[in-house]
Order: sequence, then C-alpha cells, then structure tokens
Amino acid sequence: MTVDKLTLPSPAKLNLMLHILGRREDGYHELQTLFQFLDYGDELTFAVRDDGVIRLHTEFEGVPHDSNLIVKAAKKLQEQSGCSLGIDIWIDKILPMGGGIGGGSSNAATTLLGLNHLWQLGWDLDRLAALGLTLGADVPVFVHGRAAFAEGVGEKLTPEYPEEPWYVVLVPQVSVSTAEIFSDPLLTRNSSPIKVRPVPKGNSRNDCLPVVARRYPEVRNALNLLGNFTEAKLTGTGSCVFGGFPNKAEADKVSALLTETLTGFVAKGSNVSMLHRKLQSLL
Ligand SMILES: C[C@](O)(CO)[C@H](O)COP(=O)(O)OP(=O)(O)OC[C@H]1O[C@@H](n2ccc(N)nc2=O)[C@H](O)[C@@H]1O
Ligand SMILES: Nc1ncnc2c1ncn2[C@@H]1O[C@H](COP(=O)(O)OP(=O)(O)OP(=O)(O)O)[C@@H](O)[C@H]1O
Repeated sequence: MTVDKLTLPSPAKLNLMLHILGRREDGYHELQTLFQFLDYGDELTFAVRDDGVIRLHTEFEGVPHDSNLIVKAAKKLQEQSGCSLGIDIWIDKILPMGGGIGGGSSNAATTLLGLNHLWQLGWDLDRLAALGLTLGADVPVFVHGRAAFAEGVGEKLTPEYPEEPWYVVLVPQVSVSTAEIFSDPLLTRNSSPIKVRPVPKGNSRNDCLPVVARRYPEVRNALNLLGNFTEAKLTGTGSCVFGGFPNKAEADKVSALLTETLTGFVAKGSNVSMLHRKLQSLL
C-alpha cells in the first residue's frame, strides 16, 4: 500500500555528559558526549505532492522558510536522490529554540526519515545520517534513534544503555548561541578522552556549563533551584537544565514547585527515540 500522508514525532535529546577534548583546524570542537532522547517533542505532518515543490506551511519567528532545517533537509534529500516528488509540511512546535535539546536537528532527522518513507527511496540509516551531518552535528544521532556515546563532532556513534529516569527539564527564557559558547576563550578544551565503555561514573560533567552559567544568570538560577532536589545539569550549550528522578510522581512534584516561577516540563528518558518506535509500528 502506498501512503501519501504521515505524521511523525520529533523528540528532544539530552547530553547526559559532554567533554571537550580539543579544537580541530576547521574551528569545530572534538567532543565526547552521551546522548539520550526524551519522550517529548514536536510533531511533523507530511503530505506528498507530485509537482516537486517543497513547502513548509508553518511559520517560524526569526527563521526564513529556506533557512529552516526542515526545508534544507527536504531539498538536499530531493537533490541527492533525484526524486521528482515534492512535499507539504506542517509542524506543531513545542521545543524551545536554542535550548540545547536539539529541536532543529531533530526536525531535520524526522524530515529525512519521513520523506525516505513517503518517497520510497529505500536509503539506509547510515546514508541518511551522512546527509544529516551536513546540516548539523546532532542530526546523525536523531537519524539512528538510539541512545549513544558520540565522538568526533558528534557523528561517531556507539550505542549505550543509560538508565531511563523521569526528567524535570527547566527552560530558562534565553536563547544560547552554540557558536558563541564554543568561541569563548574561557572554555575548557583539554579534557582527557574516556577510553572505556560504558562511561564510568563520575564523568557526568558538561564542560560548557561554567561558561554558560557565567554568561547567563537565568541559567545559573535554574541550576541552583533544581540543584536543591537532585544533580542539576546543562544539556548541550544550554539554555535547558535537567535533573533525573526515579519516577513520574517525584518529577511532577518538583516540577510543580519550580514551574511556579520558571518554565519547564517533565518527560521520560528513552534509549530508543519515539520517532523510531513510531516508524517501527508502520512497517
Ligand atoms: C553542543 C551540541 O549540542 C552537543 O550535542 C552539538 O554538538 C551542537 O550541535 P549543533 O547545534 O547542530 O551545532 P552546529 O549547528 O553544527 O554548530 C554551530 C556552531 O557551534 C560550533 N561548534 C559546534 C559543534 C562542535 N562540535 N564544535 C563547534 O565548535 C561551531 O562554531 C558551529 O558553527
Ligand atoms: N526547524 C527548526 N527548529 C528549530 N530551530 C531551527 C529550525 N530550523 C532552523 N533553526 C535555527 O537553528 C537554531 C538552533 O535551533 P535548535 O532548536 O536546534 O537549538 P538547540 O536546541 O540549541 O540545538 P543543539 O542542541 O543542537 O545546539 C535556531 O535558533 C534557529 O535559528
């Protein structure tokens, strides 16, 4: 049966740890990071068109149509596959932009997987991830959809199986520019590489945290408040801050207290992304 319409989730990610090992000649940083997904995210709806046009119908404040990672992903896949079909796309956007939870990268990955399915291209995940990497360092992990230890700029992935707690995620109302944090002279860039797997306990720090906390009082405040209840961590280059709890009831209780003054949400950690669970159910 051919399908011409599809709605797919686009989950957030967390960086459970993030170490910066050095800077490459092209300016990008060599990292070691542990990615896990959240059962929380945007939802994209795709409808095939036969005239080759690619159109995103939902407007994004501050992001022109052709700069949107959804449109960029669709255009690249169309060009590289030589497909003559087009697509109409709508998104229900709930993930904050510039929050370090990978919304843009996740949207790009959902688009690649959705169009591969609808256009019946038959590309495998490695090929889609390689295309995705040209759109952003975090796209490959969303394409593969498995919690992973990542090296390089985030593209060398080894599956890992961290615990899957319930998280409270706080969303300070500031957008942090990833480029700005990576160019800060005070950033730690010489962490020793971890050579054993799974990542040994005691390595959960995020090397970006001191620089982000110094620049953004809102992030500092969120870390302090959540830190009263559990280990409070920064994801990516922020702004989001998160902490794990053994069950939903405890996470809900802490969230209710903190979201009186801050924005935030509760979501379950997951080692298989909800995008991949949905795609599996379609096969
Ligand atoms: C920090 C992480 O969020 C960890 O998951 C990601 O590595 C960031 O990935 P991203 O948002 O997709 O970032 P990109 O759009 O690829 O890069 C934004 C900018 O951040 C800097 N950048 C990013 C990733 C990296 N490993 N080294 C860098 O120096 C570069 O100046 C780059 O121009
Ligand atoms: N579909 C999209 N969704 C979100 N942002 C987009 C999208 N397309 C382009 N962008 C641009 O990308 C920037 C980064 O967005 P994103 O949501 O990926 O940030 P992030 O959560 O900090 O990501 P990361 O964790 O990968 O650093 C936005 O500020 C916006 O200008």
